[in-house]
Amino acid sequence: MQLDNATADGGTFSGMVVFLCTAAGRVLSASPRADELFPTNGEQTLRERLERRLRMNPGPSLGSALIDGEETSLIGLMDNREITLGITPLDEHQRLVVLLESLCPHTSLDSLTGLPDRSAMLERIRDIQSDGDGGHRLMLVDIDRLKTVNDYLGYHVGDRVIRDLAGAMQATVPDDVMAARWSGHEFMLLIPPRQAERTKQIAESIRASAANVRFNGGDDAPPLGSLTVSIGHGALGPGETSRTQPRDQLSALNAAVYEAKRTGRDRVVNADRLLQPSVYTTGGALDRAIHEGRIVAASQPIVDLRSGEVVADEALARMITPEGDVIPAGLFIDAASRLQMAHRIDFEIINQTINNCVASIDHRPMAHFVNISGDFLQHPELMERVITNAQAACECIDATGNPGPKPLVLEMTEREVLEDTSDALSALKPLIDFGLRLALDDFGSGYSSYRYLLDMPFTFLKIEGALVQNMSDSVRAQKIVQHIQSMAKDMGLITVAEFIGDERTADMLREMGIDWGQGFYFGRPEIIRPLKSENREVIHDI
Ligand SMILES: Nc1nc2c(ncn2[C@@H]2O[C@H](COP(=O)(O)OP(=O)(O)OP(=O)(O)O)[C@@H](O)[C@H]2O)c(=O)[nH]1
Repeated sequence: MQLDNATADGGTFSGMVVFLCTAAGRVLSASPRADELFPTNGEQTLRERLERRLRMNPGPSLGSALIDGEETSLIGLMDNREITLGITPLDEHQRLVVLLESLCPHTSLDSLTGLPDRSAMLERIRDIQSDGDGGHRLMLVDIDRLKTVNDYLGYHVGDRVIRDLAGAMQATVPDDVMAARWSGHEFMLLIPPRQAERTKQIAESIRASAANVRFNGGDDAPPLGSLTVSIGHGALGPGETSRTQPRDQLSALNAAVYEAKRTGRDRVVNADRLLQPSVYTTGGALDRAIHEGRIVAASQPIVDLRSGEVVADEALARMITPEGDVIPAGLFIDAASRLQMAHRIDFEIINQTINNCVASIDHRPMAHFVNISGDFLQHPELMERVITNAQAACECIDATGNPGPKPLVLEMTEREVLEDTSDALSALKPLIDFGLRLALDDFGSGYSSYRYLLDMPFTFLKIEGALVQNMSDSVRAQKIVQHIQSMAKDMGLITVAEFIGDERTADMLREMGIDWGQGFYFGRPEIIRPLKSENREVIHDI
């Protein structure tokens, strides 16, 4: 079917831009004015861009209609005005799109790929949610290791890879699936209900088409590799979509992509099947808990193995849920470090420990161990605030006649991968100069521990808990602990054995000469909030 101005405008709207398209947005025919503005042989990209725009179900500013083939005339909407077009019947797969010239440039397309951009996708998602249409699915496609391509081959190669993937994806997904550039290295696809059952197949076809996107160092250079993508998909529920994201859906999709990356990349994960709370869910809960003061320190006693006296404690982070349940650090610390929130937890706990320290000035001086993460070392501004707070606390403590080493001990686990110990040392220098001491935690759990010992001025060495737990059954574990003790003694370090669960282990450690001990045998962590200096309220037993 050909359109001309006479049929398209019914005599009233001459020069109107009218397209006859397939339901998926491919232009079958155009009115003369439309051809003039979007020539097929002239500026091809403009025409392509228009077709992509048409592929997105048009919003209120772009009129369109699907007709069933019975009518000979069509009532359509053009910029919210009703118009009548004298058109011969269209079959059910055809769509007539009318647009005002002035609307043409207002397309919301990504300039690199020509795909709809994030705001176009969000608008579409919001429309679906506000219409209450169920059954759609979202798919997040994340390019793997794009940073490596950029870093080693250049951003222009990265750009080409993104563009090629966008093209390959469009060629492979069904016409009624809307694909958008979601962020620099991510695409979002909206799968309509009639394709929902094929979601996995669509994802696999995208994965396969990514493998055909090859990259090389120059136009004529041989290919150096091919692309892989990690894909997460999940149901688009009725939830709330803000200006920037469909909240719940997005965190579930991100969790699925994260899982795909974690388990090796180049794979597809169904967000609806993820059982574990994702790092993002945990991260969100953590963020609220920090804001609402629900991250608290639980204190576990550390005992001098010779005298049996409590000489120190370790402050362990706990999250209190809004319902009052206590969540141990093991359940959120991994999410915190993956989302680079660990420094915020460290800061909370350090401050609470400083306050507890002030609250207990009537007691004997004690060492208070607090954990710091590699993330914390990246935040010199927090260290300055720690020093200011600690200074105030120390003035208070020193005034009571308890001078000597500062009570706060910063514990660093050897599992924290420190890229560069000299960087770590210079980051910590202000705190060390101030008089805080360092402890190396979990000694014996990794390979880098000796390097840390070589480079950093530790005062305490905490022995890996798993070694201590195995001591009663394993002569080898005993030998290793004995060896650590004799080395630490030669180096003038104070040893602390963690995870002591029974008297027999405590006796063995004492005989070996280990200085201090910590574990359930001596006391469990308790959440303590200082009220007055002589009065500590135990809120929860853990
Ligand atoms: N060339 C190019 N790179 C982009 C664009 N937008 C984002 N990027 C890059 O995409 C990369 C994303 O990096 P990361 O999030 O670290 O992830 P990755 O290297 O893809 O690795 P994984 O996601 O872990 O597989 C960064 O290097 C960004 O600079 C773009 O428009 N062009």
